[in-house]
Amino acid sequence: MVINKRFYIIILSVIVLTGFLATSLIGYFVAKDSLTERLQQEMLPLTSDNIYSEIQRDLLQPLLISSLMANDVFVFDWVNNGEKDATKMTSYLAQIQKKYNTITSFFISEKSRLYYHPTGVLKKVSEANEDESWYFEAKKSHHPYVINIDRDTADQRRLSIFVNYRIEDKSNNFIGIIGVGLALQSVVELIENYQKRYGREIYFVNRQGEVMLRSSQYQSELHTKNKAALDKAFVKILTSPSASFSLKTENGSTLYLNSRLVPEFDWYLIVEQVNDPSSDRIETAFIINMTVALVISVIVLLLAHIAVRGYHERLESMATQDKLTGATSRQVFEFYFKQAVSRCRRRDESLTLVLLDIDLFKLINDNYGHQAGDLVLTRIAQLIKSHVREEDIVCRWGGEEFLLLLAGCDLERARGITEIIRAAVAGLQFHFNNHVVRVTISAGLAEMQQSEAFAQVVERADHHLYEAKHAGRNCIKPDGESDVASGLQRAG
Ligand SMILES: Nc1nc2c(ncn2[C@@H]2O[C@H](COP(=O)(O)OP(=O)(O)OP(=O)(O)O)[C@@H](O)[C@H]2O)c(=O)[nH]1
Repeated sequence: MVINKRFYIIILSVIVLTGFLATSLIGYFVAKDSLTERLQQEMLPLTSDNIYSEIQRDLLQPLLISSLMANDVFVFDWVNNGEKDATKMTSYLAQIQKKYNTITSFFISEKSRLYYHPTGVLKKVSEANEDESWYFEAKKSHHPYVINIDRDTADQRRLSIFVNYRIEDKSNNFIGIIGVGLALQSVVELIENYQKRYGREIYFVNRQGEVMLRSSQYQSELHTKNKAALDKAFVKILTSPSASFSLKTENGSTLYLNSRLVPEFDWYLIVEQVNDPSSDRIETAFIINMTVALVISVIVLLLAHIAVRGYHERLESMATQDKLTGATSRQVFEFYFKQAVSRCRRRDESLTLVLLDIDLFKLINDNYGHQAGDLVLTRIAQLIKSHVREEDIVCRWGGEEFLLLLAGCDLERARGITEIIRAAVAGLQFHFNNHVVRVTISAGLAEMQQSEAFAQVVERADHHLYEAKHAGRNCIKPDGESDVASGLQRAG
């Protein structure tokens, strides 16, 4: 029974904990997967879309200004007149720069190859000079304009975005390149702003994979440490206009990457994020879930344990106690007897069995009903218990029979106790149907002899009980006091 109880609790614990663990783990992985998916499919591409659209918006005005300049009649007339007065062009450019608040404005004439700037004529562009290749690329281009990011000719320290707008006359003859320059700083600020707001790494790489533009918080250490993995990633980035993927960094965290080509710059915009912060929240939620699950499991198991123990104790008492009188049941008496025998043998003590029977009990049932009989049985059981020690066993042996196990008690002492019980029962009064009813008991006593079996001792006590009944009831008969013919038989 004990093993079963333990087994039941263990099985219950395993089921409850496995259940909680399984649901928490499933929840955790589903949340993590959907988060990764959201990050890769939505959040990072959205950031890069936002940045790209802001860049496009920033470029819109300079493009418009450059387009207006490329179509300005003044420019055509001035070139057609042989670029006579350079100050006219330089002050035109200065006016544009001032009016639209650009960092520079310029015109390069195809005929003279002179570079006009608000401050004057800066130089003559030449195909031989690699730094001036932008002019010849724009000249060859099929697009109306080419955007170039370069050092400013007037200020070599500054990286600028140049809108190189092609000028063509009515007959599509190439006249030159005109346009304005913007500070790249506004793009840097954009990156900084996004980086601060979302904690994501944002930078631009050129088609060779070199980092061209980055924020001040760019973690070059992370990129150097994970160079091998990132190099592999860049093969993917540089071969596709947009890509989204993740890679494991050398410290075990996950790096999510999204790339998109910014055709205006011919650069790739990269948005990166190491371990999504929401993933930390999912982990915290998982830990909380598990703690709650553990606490609930412990409470459930504790309650189950209490319930099982109560149930177990009830079953035990049902099996070991007589329901009506609360006396020990007959099934377990022999067990107690054997225990008492070995104890008495160890201590060299006597042990006496007393078989008590209520006299003419049937008449009580017959005259006053079964309930009256039950009451008599219960009262007599209580009375017997109150006259013996705690460790003595009072067993309901049969219908109206009680068997007493008096350990450490010889025949003489047992006789004395039984006599007291007999007298006490005789003194009891019951009131049934306005009648005062008295009951008596008879008893047979047998002291256990050396190497005597349980059945033999009981049989002797039973025999003496029969003698007591035969002697007229309301008396007790112990071993060695047989005053009845030895041929007496127990009637039943
Ligand atoms: N009320 C009640 N009666 C019971 C219970 N168990 C047994 N009995 C009755 O007890 C009676 C015992 O009757 P008998 O064996 O004839 O014995 P008796 O009437 O006591 O006569 P003697 O033993 O010869 O003095 C029977 O009528 C049983 O039905 C019980 O739990 N409650």
